[in-house]
Amino acid sequence: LDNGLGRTPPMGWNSWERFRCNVDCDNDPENCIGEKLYMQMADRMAADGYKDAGYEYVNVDDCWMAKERGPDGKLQADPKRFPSGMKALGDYIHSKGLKFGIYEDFGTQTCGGFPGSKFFMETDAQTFADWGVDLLKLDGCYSNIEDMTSGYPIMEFFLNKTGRPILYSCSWPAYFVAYKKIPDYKAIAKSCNIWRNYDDIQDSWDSVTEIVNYYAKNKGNFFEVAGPGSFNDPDMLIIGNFGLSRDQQRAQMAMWAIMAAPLLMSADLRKMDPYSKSILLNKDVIAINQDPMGQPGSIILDMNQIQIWFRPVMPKGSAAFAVLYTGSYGTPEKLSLKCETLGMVGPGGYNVTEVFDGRYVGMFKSADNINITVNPSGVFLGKAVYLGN
Ligand SMILES: OC[C@@H]1[C@H](O)[C@H](O)[C@@H](O)CN1C(=S)Nc1ccc(F)cc1
Repeated sequence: LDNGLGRTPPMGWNSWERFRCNVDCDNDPENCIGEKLYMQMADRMAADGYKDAGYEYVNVDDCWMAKERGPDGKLQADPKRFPSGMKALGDYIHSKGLKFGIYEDFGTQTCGGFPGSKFFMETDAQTFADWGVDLLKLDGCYSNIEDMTSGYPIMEFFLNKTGRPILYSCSWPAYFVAYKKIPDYKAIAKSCNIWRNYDDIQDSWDSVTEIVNYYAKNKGNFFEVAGPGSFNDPDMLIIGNFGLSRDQQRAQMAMWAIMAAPLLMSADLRKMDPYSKSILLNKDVIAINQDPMGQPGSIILDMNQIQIWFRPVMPKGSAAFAVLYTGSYGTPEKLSLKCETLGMVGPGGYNVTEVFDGRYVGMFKSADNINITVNPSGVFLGKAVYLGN
């Protein structure tokens, strides 16, 4: 969507994967969906280096609303859990130099059963603008997918009409895919800044590999339509939660960098393991994700359980490449790969560095072999700076 936003994949935090629809603030006040949670996450992002690293959106997800709309038909926050109201929450988030994201659903209800936007899209768009919202995630539960083809662009029209720049996150294609239909990615990229293509991420390595394998297929060529202002969204980062090993956390960060995916953390920033935090704050991996060309990577070799992905990045002719080993045959794989197999096909040489450890590997020509060791359910993420220009 050409609205000046999302020129690189958005970065920030979203409550859903880690905090879900926990509305029990009486018995679980520290973890329930309420203003305190988002204010504390905003505090952490500003104080612990996340904002400095580029993470700027604080996104409320499902279950923030009161069960009913107000008498004026306007959406209202649950008065017990968000006593100050959403405008005050937005103001607080803005006071930390961060951006405020919110969630609604295109249908009659949100997936969590709260009021949907159907028949209220103009009102809701204006309400969000009045609250100072900077991002809207529009989900697709309880709706007819036929209505989405016109409906998602209509909401984009109403958001634009408010005059407030609001990054538009669409779940539109994920619902087409769920109903075994091929989405019109050109139309989606025209109306949305980011779009969810596939099922929700869960807190497991299986979920991460299922999503990566889906993106490897790239059915309907959704990578081809992506670029500055329009990115594929493989869902949130689960780094820092319960389900991934150290190597698996590196692997998700590497693959989201190669795929030019939004970097939306969904972990408890109040209790971050230092290793997880070091992955999320790794500036070299973030630089790959935020590359100004905004060209998503793609899989260039798929041999059983070893996937090789390649993403062109600056400086001109350079690349990031990932060797992903999804197997669990307990010992590291030692590979000797021809550099041209890794996409390094330029006549000039390349300086190769392993990104996570910042280890310089050497200078290589395309006909050279490079020795790479990759751990089970792990990744080797390389940066190849082209020397040929
Ligand atoms: O309720 C909201 C929740 C999150 O926003 C996800 O990111 C969205 O993709 C949708 N969503 C959920 S749980 N969706 C959903 C997932 C499985 C299902 F059987 C029915 C609905």
